[in-house]
Amino acid sequence: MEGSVGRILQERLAQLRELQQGLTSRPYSAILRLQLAKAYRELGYPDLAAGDAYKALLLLDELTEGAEYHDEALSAAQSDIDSGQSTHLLEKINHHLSRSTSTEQANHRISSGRENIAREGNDAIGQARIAWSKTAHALLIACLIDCGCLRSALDYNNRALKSFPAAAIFASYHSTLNKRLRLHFDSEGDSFDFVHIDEYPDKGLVRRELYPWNDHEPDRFSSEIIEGINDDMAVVASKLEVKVVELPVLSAFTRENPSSAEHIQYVKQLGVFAKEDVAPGEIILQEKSLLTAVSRLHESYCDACSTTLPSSRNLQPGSQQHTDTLACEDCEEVYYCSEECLDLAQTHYHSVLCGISLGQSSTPKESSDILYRLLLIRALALAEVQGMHPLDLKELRYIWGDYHGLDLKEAFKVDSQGLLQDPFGSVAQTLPFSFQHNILMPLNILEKMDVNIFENSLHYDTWVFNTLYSKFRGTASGRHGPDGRPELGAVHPLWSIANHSCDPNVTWEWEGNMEFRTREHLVDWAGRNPDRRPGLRKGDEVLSHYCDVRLPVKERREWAIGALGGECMCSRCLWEDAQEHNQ
Ligand SMILES: C[S@@+](CC[C@H](N)C(=O)[O-])C[C@H]1O[C@@H](n2cnc3c(N)ncnc32)[C@H](O)[C@@H]1O
Repeated sequence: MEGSVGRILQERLAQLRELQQGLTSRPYSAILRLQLAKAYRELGYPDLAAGDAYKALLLLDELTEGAEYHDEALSAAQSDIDSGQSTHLLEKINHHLSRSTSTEQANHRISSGRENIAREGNDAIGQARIAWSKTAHALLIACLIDCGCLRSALDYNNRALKSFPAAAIFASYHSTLNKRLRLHFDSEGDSFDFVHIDEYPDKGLVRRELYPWNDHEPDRFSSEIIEGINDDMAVVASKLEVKVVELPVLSAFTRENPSSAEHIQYVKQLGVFAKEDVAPGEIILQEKSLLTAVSRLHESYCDACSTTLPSSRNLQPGSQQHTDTLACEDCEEVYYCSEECLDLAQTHYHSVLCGISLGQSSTPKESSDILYRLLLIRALALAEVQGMHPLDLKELRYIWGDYHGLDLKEAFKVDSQGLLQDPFGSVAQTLPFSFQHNILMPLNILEKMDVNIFENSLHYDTWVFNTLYSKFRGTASGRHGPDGRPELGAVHPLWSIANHSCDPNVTWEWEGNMEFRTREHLVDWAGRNPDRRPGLRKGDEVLSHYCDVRLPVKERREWAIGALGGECMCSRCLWEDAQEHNQ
């Protein structure tokens, strides 16, 4: 069975790659998008499938007279119909939908018979549009349910019920959604009947994965790549270098599986090391990044480096005041701390974002998601202005997205019929996902940036957005505003290579630049080797801190668990934990 699962996986991946390659020559084909959605869903990626089902719907909207890509969408639809394949392909997709939906829905075929699409004239396009739209809605709704985006699923299902009142599948989805929502609110002790629709759950977790087709990820352990990282490191930290290091796999550590040496597994990662001795109190790294996000009024922080701006009241656009604060002359909405930041912004990202509203305001519950989303927008703008693929940006290229390290040949599961046992093919899900943040908003902003989202699918696909989010979630630093909400975020790629210890040898400070300084005094705890002194010796690893190291062990571990991927096992945590449990 295992061998045949491996074969099924390989076959499905090969088919997916073929369809992805077809995007270059058929970017406006709605049928191709639906085939892609089916292929992703059969591989356990309902999130990626939702992205293509949504693009199919956008393409069908383009068939409307006067739409921006009307001619292209019309000619793609006509050539799909002329190929004589579209009826058969649509049937296959509908068959997949019927087979993969729950038993309760399985009886409700999306259509009762062959959707015979006439092969000539406007009537053919009109008929195809209806049939394809029905399937695109059904796929999108099924995938949104799979991903826990119930509010968005309900929204699309209500639209589908109006447009296709005779299609039983939407009535079936309606009842599934009602049941799921009722169960959700019952488990929270709320009554579903009194909850406002805005409160409906609309996000879930998806696979956090180095996608098998992602060929932008460099081999971070090759000497060539490490040399390249060290060339960049030399510019911001002349006494430091990056090397390969073995770190314990923390997700495997639990109290039931305690930390005795034979239970610990190690993985290769990168870390930062001293190239020479460094005295205590010395600044050893100063890194500036343009990959920053501000979710507060723009006059508070420099849009480029995120440093706090002096009060900019009465600031004249373009004018340079005694404070050196400058505003963008065109949109008059973003401010910079210096001429250097203004120039960097204009040449690296702002020209495509100038005047575009990024939707910074948020409810307290959403504020960290909004910061990640703003980082995504900044990455897309940096890529667009520099004509690069977002995953090749220097700010992101070498960052490891903390992907699951599972071997898909073993983790991916299907039953004897080739059907997935759960929507994710039984592969673990740890990446937060929502229709809004991972599909709708990025595409919407790209359109405002005048990017053709159909022709540039290979740069701006849902899997690319997911990979970017994976990279941010492991490395972005955030800062809270006066009301306690996160309001600043940034990725400093070299600083973020330093690993964590609750007995760190450096402190860090982020005000525009990110800085590492060697500690003048080490943290006070009784179990440390008494010979250890502040400062760094040549060859020492630079140990940063991902939590407040003044806290007791339990609180420290809780704080750092997200950034570390598991409970901290540094020597201080192990020693203090043992002390507490021996008392
Ligand atoms: C910001 S990255 C640090 C750089 C990373 N080592 C690399 O190779 O790019 C954070 C990740 O490093 C690993 N890490 C950092 N400190 C660690 C520690 N003390 N023990 C185990 N893993 C650690 C965890 O996998 C964590 O998710």
